[in-house]
Amino acid sequence: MKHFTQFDDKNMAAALIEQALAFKSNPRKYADLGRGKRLGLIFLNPSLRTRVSTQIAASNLGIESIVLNMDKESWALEMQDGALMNKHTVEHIKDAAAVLGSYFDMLAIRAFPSLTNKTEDSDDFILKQFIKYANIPVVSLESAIRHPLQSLADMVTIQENLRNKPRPKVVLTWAPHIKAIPHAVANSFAEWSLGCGYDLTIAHPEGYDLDERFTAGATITHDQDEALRDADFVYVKNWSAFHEYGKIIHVDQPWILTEKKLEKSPEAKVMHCLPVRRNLELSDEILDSPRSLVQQQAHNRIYAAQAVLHRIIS
Ligand SMILES: NCCC[C@H](NC(=O)CCC(=O)O)C(=O)O
Ligand SMILES: NC(=O)OP(=O)(O)O
Repeated sequence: MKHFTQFDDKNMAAALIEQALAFKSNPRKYADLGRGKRLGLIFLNPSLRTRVSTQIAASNLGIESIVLNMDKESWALEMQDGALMNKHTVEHIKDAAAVLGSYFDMLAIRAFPSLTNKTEDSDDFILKQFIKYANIPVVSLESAIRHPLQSLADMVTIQENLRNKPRPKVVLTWAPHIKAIPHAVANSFAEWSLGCGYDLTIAHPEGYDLDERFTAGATITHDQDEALRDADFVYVKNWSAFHEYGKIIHVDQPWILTEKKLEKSPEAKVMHCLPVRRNLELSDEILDSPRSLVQQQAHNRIYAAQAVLHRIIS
């Protein structure tokens, strides 16, 4: 594996899930494999889980990791090729990425979307500029359109809770929020769930259709109650509008997921990538109940990252 930026194929996903589960039971199995290798973790946006779990994953493999909070601690980057740099940007991505590429064996990058430039965001422009100029393997820590390490951890978590159902009913349900939120987690969750062969239903209010590149093959509905019926896994997530790009069409509070809505699905497990806005997206009652898999998902981020780093250095 060279880069890890998206779902590849079902066999690769199955191999990564199996490796992540193996690392979960024996995190130090390849403790010396990465000796002498260096990973750069580049953040253009905030993070708790991704930052720490990826560093732990690297440490478990003997890889040294160095974090650069580029948004706060480095020069303002110019992303456009050929730009006349006479405004606020100080350093071109061409120079910065090439320097980082010479310092590290692998780079991992978080670059959220602008939510204003649909063309650039949809093309994953910033991630691609890093890949183009760094010339070393790149891992996505959440790009404009995907969050593959999150989705891999989510697939590991589903696998651990399958209860002998080879094709569970998985529901991705939109939740209210007060800010314009990226599509990456929802896109990737759809991409990986469909890629792994799960029965995926996506429920959202009118106007919140996701990019069809990620949702083709899913059942899509505006009826949340109908979607939740007989669900095995319910993934709760807000996203801003995609077609009316980056807009909050309405903060539709009735879409909050509550215990009452899951009355008829006693077995349903609830997932969220975190951070979660309690009692806006999801009720305390659910988050603090045995239905909630959110802590298991967050913990599995370590082993998902470890499986990916292991494959890159092997
Ligand atoms: N990496 C996990 C989620 C990151 C981001 N959430 C956020 O920006 C939440 C911000 C807030 O709640 O104010 C998202 O949903 O894509
Ligand atoms: N789920 C997730 O990616 O969390 P962070 O944004 O805190 O890294």
